[in-house]
Amino acid sequence: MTAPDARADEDTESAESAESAESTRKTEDAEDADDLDVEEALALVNEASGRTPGRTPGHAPSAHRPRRHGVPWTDARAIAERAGRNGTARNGTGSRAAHRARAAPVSVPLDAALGLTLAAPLTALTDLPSFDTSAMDGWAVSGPGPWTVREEGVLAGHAAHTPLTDGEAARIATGARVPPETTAVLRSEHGRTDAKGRLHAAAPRSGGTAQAGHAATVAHGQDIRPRGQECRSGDQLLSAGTLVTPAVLGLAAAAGYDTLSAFPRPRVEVLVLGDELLTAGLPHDGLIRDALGPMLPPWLRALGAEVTAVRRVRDDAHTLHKAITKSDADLVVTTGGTAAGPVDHVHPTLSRIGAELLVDGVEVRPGHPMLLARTKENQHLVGLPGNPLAAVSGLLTLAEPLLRTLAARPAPEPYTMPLRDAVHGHPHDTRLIPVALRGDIALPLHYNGPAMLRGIAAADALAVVPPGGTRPRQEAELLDLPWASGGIGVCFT
Ligand SMILES: Nc1nc2c(c(=O)[nH]1)N[C@H]1C(S)=C(S)[C@@H](COP(=O)(O)OP(=O)(O)OC[C@H]3O[C@@H](n4cnc5c(N)ncnc54)[C@H](O)[C@@H]3O)O[C@H]1N2
Ligand code: MOO
Repeated sequence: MTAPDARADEDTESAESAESAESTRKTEDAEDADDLDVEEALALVNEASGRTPGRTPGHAPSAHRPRRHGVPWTDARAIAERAGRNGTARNGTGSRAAHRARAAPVSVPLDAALGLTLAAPLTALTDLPSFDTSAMDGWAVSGPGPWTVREEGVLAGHAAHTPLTDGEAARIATGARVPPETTAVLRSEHGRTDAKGRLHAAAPRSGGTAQAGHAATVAHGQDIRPRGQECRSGDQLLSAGTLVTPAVLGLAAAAGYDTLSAFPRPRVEVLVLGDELLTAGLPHDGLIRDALGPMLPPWLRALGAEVTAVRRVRDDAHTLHKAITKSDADLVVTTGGTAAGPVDHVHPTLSRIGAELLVDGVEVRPGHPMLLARTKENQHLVGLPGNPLAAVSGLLTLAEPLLRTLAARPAPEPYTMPLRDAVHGHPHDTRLIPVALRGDIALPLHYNGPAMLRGIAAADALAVVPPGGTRPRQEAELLDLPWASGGIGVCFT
């Protein structure tokens, strides 16, 4: 990671400054070369100098292609999504048994339902409004004016009053139940009382107060919200599958609900691997701060999960085995240890427990060693690479679709935007690049090396850069970051 890390003290503003195309290309080449294995780096150099015999750019004969690992990025996402929906798992006798990965709906009090998905349609339990209601502060009137004003007024929250008689009015507050026989509500700024205490409707002045001597008519039903105006009891207000937002909570409460039938948040346990990680203070003596422990739990919550625990696990096969096998979470997320280093214990441990590897490596940069396994019935494991941006890539590639399906959340609408600058592509793999959105254009950010977080921390989305890269202004698919769409309140609680 020498090339990307060497750039770590550049000014962030340079991410937005217009560097020359040449210097950008060189830097990105350096980052990419660092990211590639030797075969791939050589292929890239050969492609650039046109020395690969018999090869058309973008159409490499398979025999000449470097050895590939893993599945294409879009396939990986589709596999993760399917894994969360339905699947098969080996049962005790080794044969495969169908099971449902998603938990059954539960009844959840309104104050705990934010961010969940409705498991049943929201059907009104009452008419809304449930009685004829005054829409304004003023007078409930019966028949044409002038009116005699009753002494007793009507406030919101009070029970029914005696019916008005023709020519009678009663002071009324917004939201109060109108007395029987009310024909209209006269707004306070549209009425005036004469010397005998009789109420007249008067045309308002420009300032809003009533204008003496300018009589006005009051239309039948004016400023009354009739019972059932918004819905009748039994009307379907929202369909199953709707995400519970603050507005949905409000509607549910108004419609008479105390609890909602919703899919529970999938329970996720995070295992942070690495003996080199510190949880406080400055890096020293080869030790570095753990960046994933603080980042993953809120991000996972934003993706619909309940994080039950974050455990730090020593680089030791036995400890990892114990941590995985004793977890009863729906999803175990590990960080680090996915590659082939001397203390990379994730693969051997999965193999030891007989886990089914659904995705073992993905053709995406950064993050290609990411993996998805079914560890037991109704439990999956997502192995995120230790490099922080590679971990984000794994989170959005594998954990997002899996959690979305487990939580029964609707899939986000895919969308594209033009990328302002050319983005250098990997020869064969998809690249995920942090971008900032500026109006109708996405600005590729620097500091996008696998070990970096500076780009993603300033980003609104990740751009999906296809193999071969993109030209300036070329459209690219964008993956939203949960907080960029203003979803913090919804997603993080
Ligand atoms: N021989 C190979 N070596 C590597 C390969 C490969 O294909 N062959 N792939 C490289 C790539 S790409 C990645 S990404 C990493 C993946 O490594 P691991 O998942 O095994 O992760 P570690 O080795 O444990 O750590 C990698 C790197 O990330 C730092 N790290 C780990 N956890 C954290 C954390 N919680 N917070 C901050 N930083 C963390 C760790 O210190 C290492 O620097 O493997 C490459 N090697
Ligand atoms: O880039 Mo690793 O991509 O550092 O997966």
